[in-house]
Amino acid sequence: MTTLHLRGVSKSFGTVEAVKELTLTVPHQSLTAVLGPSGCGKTTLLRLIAGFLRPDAGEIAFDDRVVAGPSTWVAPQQRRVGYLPQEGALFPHLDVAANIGFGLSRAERTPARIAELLDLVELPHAMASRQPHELSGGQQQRVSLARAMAPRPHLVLLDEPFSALDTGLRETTGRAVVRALRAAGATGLLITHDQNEAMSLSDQVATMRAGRLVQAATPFETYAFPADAEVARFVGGANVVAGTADGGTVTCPLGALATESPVTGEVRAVVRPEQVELTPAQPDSDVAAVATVLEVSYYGHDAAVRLSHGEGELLARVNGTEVPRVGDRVAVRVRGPVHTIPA
Ligand SMILES: Nc1ncnc2c1ncn2[C@@H]1O[C@H](COP(=O)(O)OP(=O)(O)OP(=O)(O)O)[C@@H](O)[C@H]1O
Repeated sequence: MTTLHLRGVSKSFGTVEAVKELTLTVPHQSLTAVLGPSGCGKTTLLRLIAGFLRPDAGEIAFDDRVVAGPSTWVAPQQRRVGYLPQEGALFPHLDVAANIGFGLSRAERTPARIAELLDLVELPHAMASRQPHELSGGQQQRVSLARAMAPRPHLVLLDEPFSALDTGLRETTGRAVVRALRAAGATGLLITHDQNEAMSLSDQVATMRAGRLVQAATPFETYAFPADAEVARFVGGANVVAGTADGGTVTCPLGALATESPVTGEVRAVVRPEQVELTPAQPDSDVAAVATVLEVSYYGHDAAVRLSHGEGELLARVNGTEVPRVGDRVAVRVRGPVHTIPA
């Protein structure tokens, strides 16, 4: 049971400010996904927490125990941090049991403890005697997690652990890892550049850009109330439309849209594709917006539709049974209130 606190943490490499004045709390027994594009500082942040790097400024604490600060330094091996890397981390010449028990003392390395750890990661006990090359990629990652969890760490750092797995395996392994963390009562930090992974697995999404934390919020809040247009687009499709707000309504090329909170002046409305409703355009229709279908990507359960509208384009996500055709003229309505961000 550990709450992780980062307070004003900075780290530069020469002139590159990899992490800038980053403040974040990861509540105990929860999972925070650190999401951001390549080079935004995710790995540096993780290495600072593990103790492989010293911060230039700021403080890192596990509950009220400072592990890195201006006058404090706790060595990595004394931090009790578990680490789950990308792939290929198992010792190829050791069987599963020996891999899992690697960080344990001989007294702790009992068949009962190994069996408990296999249970934790939902692998059958019979796998204990297998060699790593006899396991699938997803099974290897579960063994790797069991090894990271073996010394009962305060905190588990997961460094893009599913990136080498294909989509289906990625999802099932991701869910299994989250269940294992919860069952062990561990606090986790998951580094990823995959927004679906971040949104579907975590309790909190910390979005980084150029070394800075842009937003830390629940997956729902990140999607529904993104801090800016870039976060909005990073966590899903978004139509960002300029307009003028007068309290509870924003007037824009898509019509007069209700806003989810009162706002006045020049703003940008974030309209999610699933909020865009398309119906066949009628000649005498009074809807504010009419658009032309440019492209349709059909997925069975739903379809993504790209439309030409006025000077720009619009994205819609429609039910798989109501798919328009390329070239159709459609009336556009926006469903539900919209989130606004500064112009
Ligand atoms: N040891 C180092 N020496 C010099 N520059 C570094 C070092 N480590 C990282 N950087 C730089 O710091 C910035 C942040 O890198 P970091 O690896 O933390 O990003 P990231 O978000 O993890 O990227 P990716 O998703 O590609 O792994 C980058 O500009 C990188 O080039």
